[in-house]
Amino acid sequence: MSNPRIAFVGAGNMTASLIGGLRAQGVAADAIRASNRSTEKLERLASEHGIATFTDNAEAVAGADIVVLAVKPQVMQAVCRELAAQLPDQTLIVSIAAGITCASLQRWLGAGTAARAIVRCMPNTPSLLRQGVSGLYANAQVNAEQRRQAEQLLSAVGLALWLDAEQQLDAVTAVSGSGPAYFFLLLEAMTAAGERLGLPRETAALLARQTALGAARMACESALEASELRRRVTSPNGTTEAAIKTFQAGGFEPLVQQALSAAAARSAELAEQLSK
Ligand SMILES: NC(=O)C1=CN([C@@H]2O[C@H](COP(=O)(O)OP(=O)(O)OC[C@H]3O[C@@H](n4cnc5c(N)ncnc54)[C@H](O)[C@@H]3O)[C@@H](O)[C@H]2O)C=CC1
Ligand SMILES: O=C(O)[C@@H]1CCC=N1
Repeated sequence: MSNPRIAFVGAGNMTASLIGGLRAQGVAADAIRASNRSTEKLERLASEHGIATFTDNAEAVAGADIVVLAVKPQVMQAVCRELAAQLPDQTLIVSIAAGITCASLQRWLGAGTAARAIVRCMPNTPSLLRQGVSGLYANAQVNAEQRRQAEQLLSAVGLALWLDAEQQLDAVTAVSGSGPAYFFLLLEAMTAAGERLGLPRETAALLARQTALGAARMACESALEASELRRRVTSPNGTTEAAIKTFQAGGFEPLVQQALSAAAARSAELAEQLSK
């Protein structure tokens, strides 16, 4: 099956990013469907991408080869139980929800049926620009063709990296799932600092944004480690050193470690709380 029919359940930020990326990649509009509880987001998706949309999840998933579960973790159980009887055994289930395990999905979707083929993944919002990155984990029921399809789905919007252990998704969530927000926070802080140092707000924002873009491209395109790229900006006793020393005196690296540990712990905690 070279052109699988894909249904998205939940049409929020991530679905919009993924569908935008798939369409930009040339995936046909009639291969994509989406459902959502409310109509506003569906209308936007239908007008931007020409896809069929539904307020009834069961209607959206009818005939789909791949069902992407993209609702918030807290409503996943209800959505799965609602769809359990509608999904044939061979449907590939792709869940993008933070902290919902394959075992929970299987239990909610599978009552009385054969074990489901489930790919759990953690993408991120730059998928909208096809600059996303995702970690993917496949359970034992996922066959080679389905693995290829899941990889094709996620690699249409960025890099797709397979994981050996489901638990690693907590770390992926902490690094790259939530990661765009950390860079936006840094941009906000640098813009505010530039403004306080006397720049017009728009100028400060532009300087910060373009610097982030340039630095990210250097990090991606250079063969050098980030530490070496940093060293090359940092003249002995110069301006960068003054800033870096200030970051480090404030505990920057341990703070980053603490922040990412909190994200990973929250992902594991969601898995525990929502598995009931
Ligand atoms: N936002 C992000 O950066 C990332 C989010 N995720 C995961 O993606 C999932 C979706 O997140 P977002 O798109 O940010 O959330 P969102 O809140 O923007 O979208 C969820 C959508 O689901 C709809 N919905 C709620 N109940 C429903 C139901 N019973 N049936 C159908 N639709 C229903 C809501 O109306 C909403 O439009 C979450 O599980 C989150 O953990 C994963 C990676 C990154
Ligand atoms: O904040 C969250 O829970 C979701 C998962 C990764 C990014 N956003």
